[in-house]
Amino acid sequence: MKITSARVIVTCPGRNFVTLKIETDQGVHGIGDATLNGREKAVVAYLEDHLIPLLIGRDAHRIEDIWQYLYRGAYWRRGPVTMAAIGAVDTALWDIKAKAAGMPLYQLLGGASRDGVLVYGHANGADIEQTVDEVGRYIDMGYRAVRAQSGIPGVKGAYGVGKGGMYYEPADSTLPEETLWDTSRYLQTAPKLFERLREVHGPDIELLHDVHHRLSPIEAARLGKALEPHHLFWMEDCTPVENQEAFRLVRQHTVTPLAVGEIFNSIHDCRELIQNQLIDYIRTTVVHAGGITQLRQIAGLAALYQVRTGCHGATDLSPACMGAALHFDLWVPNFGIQEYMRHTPETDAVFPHAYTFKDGYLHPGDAPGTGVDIDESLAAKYPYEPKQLPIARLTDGTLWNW
Ligand SMILES: O=C(O)[C@@H](O)[C@@H](O)[C@H](O)[C@H](O)CO
Ligand SMILES: [Mg+2]
Repeated sequence: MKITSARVIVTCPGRNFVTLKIETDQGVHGIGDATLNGREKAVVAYLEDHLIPLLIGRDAHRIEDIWQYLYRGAYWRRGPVTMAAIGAVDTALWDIKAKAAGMPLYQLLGGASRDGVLVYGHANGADIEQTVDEVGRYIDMGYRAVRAQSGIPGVKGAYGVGKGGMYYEPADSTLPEETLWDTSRYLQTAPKLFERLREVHGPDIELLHDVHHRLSPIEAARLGKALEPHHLFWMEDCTPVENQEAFRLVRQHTVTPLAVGEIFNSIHDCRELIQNQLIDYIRTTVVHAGGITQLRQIAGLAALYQVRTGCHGATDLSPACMGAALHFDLWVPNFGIQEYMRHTPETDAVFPHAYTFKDGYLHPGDAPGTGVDIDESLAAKYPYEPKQLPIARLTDGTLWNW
């Protein structure tokens, strides 16, 4: 089955998405997400200028060989732009292979290991009480796991707090919005939030929290200890991950489970944390980690150390990524949880999909392939809009980790 064409579709139904569509001489096509939030055009150029010319005429069935060809062939390995581009090609090829086989992708991967994919939603509020109410709203919608982020007194634009409504979109201005960060106030607020959440919602709901890379290792250890009585499902990205030894320090002090890896793009980024058992959940996802082909290897490595998967699923990853991730999640033996921030109705319309939510679980559906497509004429109605992620500064103006 020969690849006859491949093209990149950029659309902004509320936020930017980059999608690769690959077509074959047998009339079967596949799509893959290539979105890198705030740096979308870099991946577009990588695909259009450097990868697509290499794909035309190749056998679409040779997924592994094409992956190696694009990865090794670049000479310049890894990095978010390269791996998002490879991830899009890989996802589109798995979509094609599964469609050609007449099977949902999870069947090709080895079949379902569970009945549904446990997901967590995002609840946030301007203060603790509003966040507590929001978590209640998610519980009412059927969620069994909820991430909770609350505004912090005196902190403008605290991470994870939306500007109203269900859809939290941090990349919403042409130039990066300047937000404030105050570690001391955050460390006072976060444990109180979870204490209150347990008081109001009881012990059964799974609660998660994202620190978003903002604490030093010893501060992260302190927060992990303070959160222990409230038994979180996980504490995410508690300190920047460039220095992976830092997680040893955190680990020595707390039994709060740790999740890391949404910004990783290769198995090599994950290796030390997994092999040294410094984390409990690995967050790499389909688009940013080079597609299903590499994600399978990461999960295999993680399984040896009882590390479970917890794929990134923020709204900057398109439904094409979510669909592929759900097939992976339904199959992967060491599944933990899947992040699920709902897309807006406009985005859902651009990407018709077979996945469905019920009682706290998503199911990828049984349509052949990933079950996600792109409506190109609708996509064309939403042209690209330059948007960047915010930055954070400390109260004295020092640039911090957003
Ligand atoms: O866990 C998460 O979902 C976040 O860390 C993301 O929302 C992250 O901020 C965005 O993906 C950045 O584009
Ligand atoms: Mg995160």
